[in-house]
Amino acid sequence: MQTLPTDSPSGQGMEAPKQGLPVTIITGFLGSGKTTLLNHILSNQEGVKTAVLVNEFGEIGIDNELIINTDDNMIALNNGCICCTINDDLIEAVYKVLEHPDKLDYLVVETTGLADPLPVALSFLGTELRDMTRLDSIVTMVDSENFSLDLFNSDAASSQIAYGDIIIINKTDLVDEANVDQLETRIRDMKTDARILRTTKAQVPIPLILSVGLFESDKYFDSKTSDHDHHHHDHDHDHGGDDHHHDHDHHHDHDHDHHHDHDHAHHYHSDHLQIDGFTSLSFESDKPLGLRKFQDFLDNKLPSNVFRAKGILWFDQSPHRHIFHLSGKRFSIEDDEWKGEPKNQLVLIGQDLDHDTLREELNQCISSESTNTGTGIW
Ligand SMILES: Nc1nc2c(ncn2[C@@H]2O[C@H](COP(=O)(O)OP(=O)(O)OP(=O)(O)O)[C@@H](O)[C@H]2O)c(=O)[nH]1
Repeated sequence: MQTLPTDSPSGQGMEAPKQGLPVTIITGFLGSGKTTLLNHILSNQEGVKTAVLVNEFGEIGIDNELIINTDDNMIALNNGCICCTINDDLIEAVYKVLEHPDKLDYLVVETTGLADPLPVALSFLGTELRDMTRLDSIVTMVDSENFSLDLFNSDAASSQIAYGDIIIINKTDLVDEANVDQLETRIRDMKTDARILRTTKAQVPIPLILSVGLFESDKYFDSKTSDHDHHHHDHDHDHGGDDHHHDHDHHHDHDHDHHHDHDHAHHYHSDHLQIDGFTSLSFESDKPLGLRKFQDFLDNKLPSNVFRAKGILWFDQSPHRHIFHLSGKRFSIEDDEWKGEPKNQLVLIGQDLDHDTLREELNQCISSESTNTGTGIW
């Protein structure tokens, strides 16, 4: 097995090697930059064979198209939230990674923007996976332009901060430095001991985020009830120092507790999407969209409760494949090249969406020069 960088600021290189496949969980709210970070990692992890597990909320896996090619080391877990409905799939997918014929050195798990990272972490710690993996850290991406817990009223968003070992304040190019300072203070209030970093386009030095040994499983099992209920866990050590390595085998003494805790977490969170009112709409069409019609949809019809959208779009007046992103009020459309047959794939995510109206409006965006209408899957 190839070794990972040992010169990280954590001082991990000074310590005895830990066992099991190292795992980093990337979390963060919708559109905060998780896939951007993943691509940055995959492009810069030289000599380290990294497997990625990607979980998406919605029937169409747009991320499959957006993540850079990694020699088929990617497993997508679509249509559900990793933290509630597809925990068994997660475990199965990790087995696939562990049994991969090319020995893989590192596993990065990208959760949906609506996932609470704790149940995901507990899938590694509270199941048989604990003997074969080592949870290295939970990395939380924060969108500095859109971050607001009040706005989303989302348990998942606050959990993501509460359980982040490393919190990356991303998209700093879109806001004033004073606002970033304010945001950092707010995050620091919520989570006193995280390593907080600032980035644009998730450009962070890899040794600061991978193989850092910042996750401490014993914290979760020692004070699990209060942590979980209050979305808060106190670490009492200094992450800046060299002594934050904990024995990750501690939890072997508490098998019974783990299973209990895992179940508890699972049930507690199983309905969080409903509580937060988030739903997703998936739209596909093998006919092009009218560019003007789609522009009109974005400018005049798209309701503000659609918080996130992403898709691969085909316009009648363009030979290009277009990558579309919307986060909050901001959208972007980038040109790319078609690799296969052109088609449209779009996912909209938001709170309390009027699916029927949105479906109708998207269908009306299909170019009138096309004879057939598109198919909406809802
Ligand atoms: N201006 C700016 N845009 C960014 C930055 N980081 C990411 N983006 C853009 O923000 C959009 C969302 O980024 P993603 O990486 O797809 O976000 P995500 O967290 O994976 O999104 P979901 O998983 O769908 O919730 C894309 O259009 C990115 O190009 C940044 O630092 N600055």
